[in-house]
Amino acid sequence: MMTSNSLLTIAAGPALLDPASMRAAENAEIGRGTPALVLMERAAAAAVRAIRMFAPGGTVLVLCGRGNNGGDGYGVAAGLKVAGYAVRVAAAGPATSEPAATMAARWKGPVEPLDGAAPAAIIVDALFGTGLTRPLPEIEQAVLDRMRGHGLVIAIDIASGIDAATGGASGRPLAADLTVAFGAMKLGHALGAGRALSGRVVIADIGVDVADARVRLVPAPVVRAMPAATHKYSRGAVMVVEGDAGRGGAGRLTALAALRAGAGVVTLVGPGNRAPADAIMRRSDDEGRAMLGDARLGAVAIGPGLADDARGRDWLALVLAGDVPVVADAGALAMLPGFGRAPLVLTPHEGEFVRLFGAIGPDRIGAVRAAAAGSGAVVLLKGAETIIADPDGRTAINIHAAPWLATAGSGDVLTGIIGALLAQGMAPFDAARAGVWLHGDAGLRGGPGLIADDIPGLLPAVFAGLETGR
Ligand SMILES: NC(=O)C1=CN([C@@H]2O[C@H](COP(=O)(O)OP(=O)(O)OC[C@H]3O[C@@H](n4cnc5c(N)ncnc54)[C@H](OP(=O)(O)O)[C@@H]3O)[C@@H](O)[C@H]2O)[C@@H](O)CC1
Ligand SMILES: [K+]
Repeated sequence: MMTSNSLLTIAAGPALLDPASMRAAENAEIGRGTPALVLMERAAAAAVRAIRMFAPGGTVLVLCGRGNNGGDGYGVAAGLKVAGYAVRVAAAGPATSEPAATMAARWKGPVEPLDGAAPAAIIVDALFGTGLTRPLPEIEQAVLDRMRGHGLVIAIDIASGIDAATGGASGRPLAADLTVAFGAMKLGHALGAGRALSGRVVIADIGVDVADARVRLVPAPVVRAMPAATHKYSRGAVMVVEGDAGRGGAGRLTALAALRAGAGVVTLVGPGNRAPADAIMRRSDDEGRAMLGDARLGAVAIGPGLADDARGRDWLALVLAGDVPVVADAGALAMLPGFGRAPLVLTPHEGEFVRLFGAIGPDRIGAVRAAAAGSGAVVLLKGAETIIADPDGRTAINIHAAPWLATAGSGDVLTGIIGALLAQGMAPFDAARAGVWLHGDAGLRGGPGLIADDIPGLLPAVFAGLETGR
């Protein structure tokens, strides 16, 4: 493999916690001597700062639950009042935890019952946070329904009714315009219904250490300034094993995407007769096999258009037994013989994943992690939220994407992008994460009407939009 000459670098990304890990992190901080009340005060102060930036001034109704989320709510009410807002509080009942009761006692204004509370210009939803354990009760649901469409909605930690572990909605949560998440984003902000219902998410640092988080959001990659002495092989050489004649379109898309994603040299190997660009070389299967021994080869992309026949199986066995990194998709996934030595990225959609690894079940993240640990490959499960897991347990979720990426050939393009990044020496987990982010960004730029053939052409604009680092 070539040493890293990658155009991009990618950070670990923001932590995504489930409620249990969040509670553990919070308890660790309490164990280090920070009282729970202090954490709640920090949370409330951070929410007040965020609200003042987002909605400077106006009438406010704070809906407080009985747990700690409600405790944050009382703190927000008091803080906004000091800042000059006209604040009302409506509560589900007396606070049940000590810090929440202390916060409630600091609110000197009246407390209205939830039923009957009239909306305000700014509605602060502090009914339930990460402690939601069952469906929304009727009275809470009714007040949320009454608020809908009447004001700017600020969710405290997470919109009430969203399961912070899964993003699933119980009942009808009130969609937030802004969510102030404490300590870290929760999985529920990124997954399922929770993603849209969270609106814009601001992460408030309340002094809880989440550095150990194993699940993270895919961040935007950063472009490295390329050394002036760059030559084409140092920018990465990708071999795309094409499908049979007549099914070559998919491989051509993969090759074009690899070239646009920054590979210096792209070779299409197979029986086809047309390269998608003059810059792409074309070689026979025999010539391709000889190339596998060339130390300059950085990655192999295999699968798009590949038929389940002797040629396909031979190619797959050959590249998996080598030590050049491989990205395998589509046809390659249907006939994977097992896992060889080559560093490997697998990019299944749901159907391919199920055929390879078995049923997914409700814990999608767990399923992808188990697949990666069991196979030794980086596994990237494509979907509205793409989940990427490394065999070592690191897991990432990409939500930087657009629905119009669900179009024929889009996966072939992703394969090419990841191939290019692998060829530049990026580690498989990083290549997969950066690749899916770039692909998603191209989709967002393309908008409705996007077809897969457009995506490679959008990549220069995607790169131009990235921050430049060292
Ligand atoms: N993490 C951090 O560092 C910090 C977190 N902070 C804040 O704490 C929040 C978590 O607080 P929390 O654990 O008290 O839970 P919360 O969401 O208020 O629920 C209240 C209680 O209601 C109950 N209950 C559940 N579902 C129900 C239902 N459908 N209908 C009726 N009842 C239901 C359930 O009790 P149960 O009856 O199940 O025993 C639950 O305990 C978090 O989101 C953040 O805002 C910050 O203050 C400080 C730093
Ligand atoms: K809430």
